[in-house]
Amino acid sequence: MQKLIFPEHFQWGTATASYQIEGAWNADGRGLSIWDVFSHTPGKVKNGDTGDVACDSYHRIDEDVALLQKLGVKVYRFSVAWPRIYPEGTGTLNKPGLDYYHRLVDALLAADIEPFCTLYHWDLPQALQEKGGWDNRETIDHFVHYAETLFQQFNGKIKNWITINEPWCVSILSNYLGAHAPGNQDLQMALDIGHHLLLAHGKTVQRFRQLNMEGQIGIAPNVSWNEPYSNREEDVAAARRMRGACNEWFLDPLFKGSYPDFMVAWYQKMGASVNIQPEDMAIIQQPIDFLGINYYTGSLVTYKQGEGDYDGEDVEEGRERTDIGWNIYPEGFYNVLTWLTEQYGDVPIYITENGACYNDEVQNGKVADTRRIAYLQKHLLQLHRAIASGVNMKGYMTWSLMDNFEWAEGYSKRFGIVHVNFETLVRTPKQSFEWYQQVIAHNRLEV
Ligand SMILES: OC[C@H]1NNC[C@@H](O)[C@@H]1O
Ligand SMILES: [Ca+2]
Repeated sequence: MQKLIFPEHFQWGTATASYQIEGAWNADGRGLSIWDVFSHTPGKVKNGDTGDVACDSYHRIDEDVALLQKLGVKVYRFSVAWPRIYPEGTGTLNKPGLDYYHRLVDALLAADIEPFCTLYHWDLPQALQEKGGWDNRETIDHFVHYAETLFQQFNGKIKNWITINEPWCVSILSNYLGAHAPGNQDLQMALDIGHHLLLAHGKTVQRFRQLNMEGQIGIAPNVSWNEPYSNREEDVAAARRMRGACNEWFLDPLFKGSYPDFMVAWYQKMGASVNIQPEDMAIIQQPIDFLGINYYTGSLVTYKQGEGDYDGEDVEEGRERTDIGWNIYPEGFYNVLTWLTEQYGDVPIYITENGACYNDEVQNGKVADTRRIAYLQKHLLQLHRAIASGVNMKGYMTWSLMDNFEWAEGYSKRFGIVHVNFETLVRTPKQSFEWYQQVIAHNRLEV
């Protein structure tokens, strides 16, 4: 057995999101979000599941924080539900909603756990959606106002802030592919929305600096690693487009102040272009303190005319897949992290999400999720390789603390290291919880 030691002060953690765990969808003044509307719309979510109850974490702060304490994490990433703070998105502040997050943050600090707060993890107030949502530039200023409220409320208590979770999902997946709320299928709208999300991010970072806030702020894009099946230039170009839609499309504006030309040209061929106003790119390119990276899977890609949106097709290599069907591609984790550092420089990185879907059930009070342990072990090995090769890695938060509402898949897909019985809401730490607890306790990986 080889022991791979992680750097001193490496921050181990885990992650969740408001709509996926809180429930209490209409408690204490919470306003409707686009995910309440989407999940209540027949046919949108598997088995008609909704986030009405979810894991009921809204009423179980002490139980969940006790699990985090038992796990031994240094950081806990959660998100704030905008409609709990401003039920209409702006206007009247909902104090009971704010108080819930004060209780949560105070419990984390009492347990010596660093809160990592995501300002936007997809639950846009429905009232703003009715005025165009993220397609309406006014939503940008409402977001900055919402963020500023939280900055003022939690300055000194929350010192780690993430503006937007996975802008690719919020724009392309939700407004071009239509799989997530609000479910539009309009490429031009999706590109405009992506641009407005980046502007909301940039303006929020500016506000954070102006308020002289304590702590650090970043953004958490999801990245993908797609490599060419061969060095034929059409395979190389197809793989680059598949990566580019997810990675460069957002990372180039954030770090280089411009959209990648090869993708702008591709979208122009698809009939869409980004509407950029003169000041926009300078706002988006605000320096950030860290980059959050969400990594799950990758693929080999071969050129195939007319296939998908990028004339690229994943090559079936016979790799194992998780229970949500995603390819297990651990070396892609190393490759994307070293690629990021080459492309964008030495920005401090947190892995804000990485984990696997396996739908193991409780048997004799235990959940033997050995496949999840194997996934985590393989990916942490690659993370250790990336650190050894000089990537500026600050911490790792596994997705997720507990099984939760997996968006359009509802409760059918389990990512947790803690099992949740969605009838009784009983939480059962899985074998992966115990395994991860040891990794954290010794700050090392045994392979
Ligand atoms: O699909 C697994 C996770 N991916 N990133 C965003 C999270 O909200 C998802 O549950
Ligand atoms: Ca538009």
